[in-house]
This record gives sequence, structure tokens and C-alpha cells, in this order.
Amino acid sequence: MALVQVGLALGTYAGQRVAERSQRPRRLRRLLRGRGWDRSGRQPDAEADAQALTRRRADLHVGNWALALCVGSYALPVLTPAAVAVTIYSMLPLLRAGERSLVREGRVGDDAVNVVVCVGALGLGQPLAAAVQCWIYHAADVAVLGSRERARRLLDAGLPAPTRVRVLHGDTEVPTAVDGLRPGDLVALATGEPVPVDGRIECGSISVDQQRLTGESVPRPLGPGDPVYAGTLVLHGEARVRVAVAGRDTRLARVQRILREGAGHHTRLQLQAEAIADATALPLLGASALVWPVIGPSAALAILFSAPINAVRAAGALAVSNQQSALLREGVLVKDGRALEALAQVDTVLFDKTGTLTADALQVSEVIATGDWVPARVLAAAAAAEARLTHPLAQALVAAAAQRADCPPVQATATDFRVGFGVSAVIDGERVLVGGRRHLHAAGIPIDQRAQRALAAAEVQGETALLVADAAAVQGVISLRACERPESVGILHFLQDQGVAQLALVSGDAEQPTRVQAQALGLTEAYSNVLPEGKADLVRRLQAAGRRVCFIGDGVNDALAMRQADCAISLHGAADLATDTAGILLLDGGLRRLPRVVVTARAQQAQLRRVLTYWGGYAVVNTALNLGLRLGVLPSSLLFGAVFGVGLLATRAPRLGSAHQSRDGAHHGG
Ligand SMILES: Nc1ncnc2c1ncn2[C@@H]1O[C@H](COP(=O)(O)OP(=O)(O)OP(=O)(O)O)[C@@H](O)[C@H]1O
Ligand SMILES: [Zn+2]
Repeated sequence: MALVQVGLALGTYAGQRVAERSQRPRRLRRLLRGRGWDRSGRQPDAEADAQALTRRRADLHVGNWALALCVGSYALPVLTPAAVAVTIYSMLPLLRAGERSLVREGRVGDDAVNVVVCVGALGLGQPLAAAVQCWIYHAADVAVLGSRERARRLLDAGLPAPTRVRVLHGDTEVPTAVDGLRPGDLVALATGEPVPVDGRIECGSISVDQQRLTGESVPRPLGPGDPVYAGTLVLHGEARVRVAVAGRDTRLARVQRILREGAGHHTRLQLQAEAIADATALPLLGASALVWPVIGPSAALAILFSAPINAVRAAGALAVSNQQSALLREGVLVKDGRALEALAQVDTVLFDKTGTLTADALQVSEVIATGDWVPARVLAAAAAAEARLTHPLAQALVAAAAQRADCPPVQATATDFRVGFGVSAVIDGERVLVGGRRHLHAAGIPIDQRAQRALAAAEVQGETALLVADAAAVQGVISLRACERPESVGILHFLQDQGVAQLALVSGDAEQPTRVQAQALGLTEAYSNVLPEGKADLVRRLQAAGRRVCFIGDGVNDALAMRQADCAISLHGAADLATDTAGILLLDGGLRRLPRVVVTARAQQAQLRRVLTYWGGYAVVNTALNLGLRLGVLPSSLLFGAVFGVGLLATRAPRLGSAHQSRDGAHHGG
């Protein structure tokens, strides 16, 4: 009877494969047609995953029935044929996975173990054990794919998604589809409306809820000139917004794309667990065959339940995606789960100076003329040369010039920016340089005594001093002050308390201001005059000395160092997501969430370790019970099912807590 069941299972599988082969051309055609029709802009891989999830859910459904019928057949033996049939049907995906890894990849891995267990259990006349094994296989798949899908949907859920907006043509409002918006269009926004695009307010004032994008739960008042972003909501007021980008290019759309791409990554710990499972599959099968004559076929087969890789995979994926969604609700975008994993291990944190530990915006505190020019001309020339740059120094100069009545705007041409040095431009036919000492040295322009003194005077106060020169000599010194972020000192203390041994400031600025800033923050280590490649070298040196380095800074300017670091955190906000190299982005542009990220990273690591210990413990117990007490296939499979259920519940539990929190947060936000 049992052998008939095995024959039936293998026969059904073979039949299914033959039928599939004959259908393939038709499926291919359907697939091609599907591609052509798809204009929704969704990523094909996301779509494939969504389809896979639907299929796996159906498989799990069959698994449920198989389980129920097998249990039922103990009370009602007439159900046995149906139970066996449904169990065999539920087994087909496992057989296919086994065939794929064995035949196509030539690999004896966990899939092969699954097949042996299922077919073996049928052969021993224990369809229930086979059904349990199938059910766990399907449940784990659903959990993994489901958590990936959840990570993707993270931003969609509850997101205001307008379809029509009011576009202004002169003074008349024309209802237009969001898809038809173009950069430069003027859109009218009023209370209660979702912002459909990224743009700037032209007139009016509104307060917006941007919790979805930055985790900020307090409404933010905005006026003319302020940027607004798609995915936020107008809580109050009216405004006209000039569209900068719409559709697929908005910050929101880019965040969603990143989430989609990142959702597939596995953490190192997960990969390790899978590697172990794959490596132990063959020895496990061998051992089982070896002890067969001693402990009997049932116990020998039951030992194979000791490779719970599907369960480990499911628990790992759940742990990672849960933490990721909890963080996103607070405005922290984890692009890559591996960055969070690395962060848990970090013992050295390097900070960039401007915009990281200090506020983004600098203020011009003094303009000193040291040559023939008047101060206003020094500032006007500097502002003109920097006009097109986004560097914090450039923005400060431009803002300062705009505020002074005696600084009429002048035109610069042929501007050239050299990272870590400064800019040069041509103004009224004359070459002008703006930058630090390095920049002038490189251009061969001498720094005279007066300029030296002005530089030194600014730098002892911790200010960044820029030299402004024409082709022959220095014409003036502009000093800029950065305000510390109020939260910086507390956060540095927190990191020290968490056992981060080394904290240092790394800056391209001159020695004196860097040191003064570091002292003000209570940092004992500071590296100054470091160019971008130098920052990457520093990270490499520290790593060679056995350190695990986290670099926190501007994800675009410090790209080299960030790529080299074990973990990179960017405070660049989401302004330049596409070019940002950091694995973790603090979307509100501040450091306030950093402690939360560190705590979460460590919690996740601890959770993944617990998962591995839990299943490792189970493997040992199951092996011992079968070797010692000859537990057998059925009791062993029931034990497996019970341990799996408890483990899954334990992994899911924290999610309820964080979902609750976020609902509260959203409530306060409006
Ligand atoms: N736009 C600019 N205009 C003038 N000088 C500049 C500009 N950008 C950089 N510099 C010069 O290069 C130095 C290093 O700046 P850079 O932003 O590359 O380094 P950084 O390490 O990011 O600085 P920080 O630590 O202050 O953030 C500045 O102190 C300044 O002297
Ligand atoms: Zn910087």
C-alpha cells in the first residue's frame, strides 16, 4: 500500500512535468504578450514576486487541506485515499524544487532532504508526516515572500494618492490627471489635499504632514520658496506649487524603488544559516542511511527533520522586514538590510563635519577685505562664483550676498569646482578663486601677511575661513560659522555608552577649525585637511587595524569613504536618493534617529541569533530523541510542526507592538 503511494506521487509528478513541457510555447507567448501590455511602470521582478506569492498562498491552502484530511483520516479511515491524494498534490512543488537543485544545479541541498523526507514518509505509510513537511515548506515560502511584499508596500499603505489635480493656466484652474503633469506646471493645493509632486511653493502658506517621508510627526509650516514633496498631505492652508518633478522621479517614487530593490537582499547571518543547511544536507542523508539498520527506517528518516532550513529562512526574513518597516515609520530608510547588520557590529564611528554634527546651514559671520577690493565686492564675487553649487559653503555665501543691499548680483562664467579645494570662475573678464589655502597654493597665488592673520583669527574661533582672490593676489577672507546641532553631544554620549570605542571627526577643513569643533563636541579625535580619497584611505587603515567602521555624513560628497566603510549612514535626507551611497538614510536630515537605529540594529542581530540558537537546539534534541528513543517519523514531524508554530509566533509578536505605536504617531500628526 505504502509503495503504491510512493509510486503514485512520483507518477503524478512525472505526469505533471510532461504536461508542462507540452504547454511551454503557449505560456511563452502569453508571457510576451503580458510584457507588451504592461505599462503600469511596476518593476517586473516585483510583479513576478507578487505572482509567486499568490501561487505559494494557493500551495499553502492545499497544504492546509492535506494536513486536515490526514488528521481526519485517523478518525475516519475512509478519508485516507483523499488524504493521500491531496498530500501528493501538495508535495509537487517540493519535488520540483528537489529536481531543479539536483538535476539542473547538481547540488544535494535542503531541497533534496525535503524530497527524501516526504517520499520516505509516504513509503512508511505516514502521509501525515509528509503533509506536515509540505505544509512547513509552503508556510515558510509564504512568510518569506510575504515579508518581502510587505517591505515593498510599506510606503503605499495609507499613502494619499491623488489622481487629479488642479493646474493653473493663468488664473483659471484646469483639472488635470496627475500623469499629465510636467515640470514647470503650477498646481493649486488646499487643505486636506495630498501633494502630488515634488516642487516649490510660489505663493500661499500651508502646513503639511510629512510623516510618511521623514517620520516627522509635527505639522510643518511652509511658505513661498519652501520645497514640498509628493506623499505628504496639506493639513491646513492654500498654496500654489511650481512642479519640479512628477511621476516616477519624485523622492517618494525613488524611495519606493529602493525599497523594492533592497527587499531581496539577505543578511550575512541568513546567508550563513543557508550555507550551513546546504553543507549539512549530504552528511545528514549519509548519517541517516548509516543508522538505518540500527534504529530502523522510521527513526532514521525522522533524523532528517533536523535540517530546519525553511523555518530558519522564514524566521530570518520576518525579523529583518519587521525592523525595516518599524524604522521607516520613523523616517529611517534602510536601503540594504546588511547595513543594519553591520551597524550592530561597529566599534568606530567617523563623522563628517559640516551638516552632520553641525547644522546644514552655515552663516557668513565676517567679510574682511585684505587687498584692493571693498568687502561688498569680495562677497559679491564669491557669491557669483558659487552661485550654481549646492555645497553648504556655497549656499551660505549666496544667501549672505542676497541679504546685503550693497552686493548687487554679478555674472560669473567658466565656473570650475574642485572637490575639497574650492571654485574658480571668470567675473568681468577676470579670474576669481574662492577656497581654502590648498586651493590658492595649487593655483600658485601667494597668501600675504594680512590674509594669513585674518584666516588665523577666524579659525581660532572654530570658523571655516575662505579666501577670495583674483589672478594675482588675495582680496579678502570670508569666515563662516556653523551651528552645532543641539542633539549632537547627547548622541555622541549615547554611542560611547553603547560601547563604540572610537569616535572621530573627519573634515576637509583646516586643522584649527576642525579641532575647535571637535573639542566643543567633546571629541578627542579629529582628522583635518582630509580630501575625499583621504577619507576612504582612513577608513581602510582603520579596517586593516581590525576596526569595524561606520561613516556618517553626506551621502553624495563622501561617497568614496562611505562605500569603503562597513556601514554608511547619510544625513542627506532623501534629496539625492539615486546617487546616495549610504545603506541607511536619515530622511529628516538630522541625527536624532541615530540612537534608535543603533538600538534596532542590535535588537535585530540578537533576534537573528536567537532564531539560530532556537533551531540549532531543536536539531540537537530531534537527533538525540531519534537516536536514543527511536522517536520515529510521525512524532518527530509533529514536534517539528509545534516548534515551527511557536517560533513563527515569537517572531511576529514585536510587529504588533510597532504597528500600534505608529498608529499613535499618525494620530498625533493629524
Ligand atoms: N564650494 C566651495 N567653495 C569654496 N571652498 C570650498 C568649497 N567646497 C570645498 N571648499 C574647500 O574645501 C574644504 C573642504 O571641503 P569639503 O566639503 O570637500 O570637505 P568636508 O570634509 O566635507 O568638509 P566638512 O568636514 O566641513 O563637511 C573646505 O573647507 C573649503 O576650504
Ligand atoms: Zn562635508
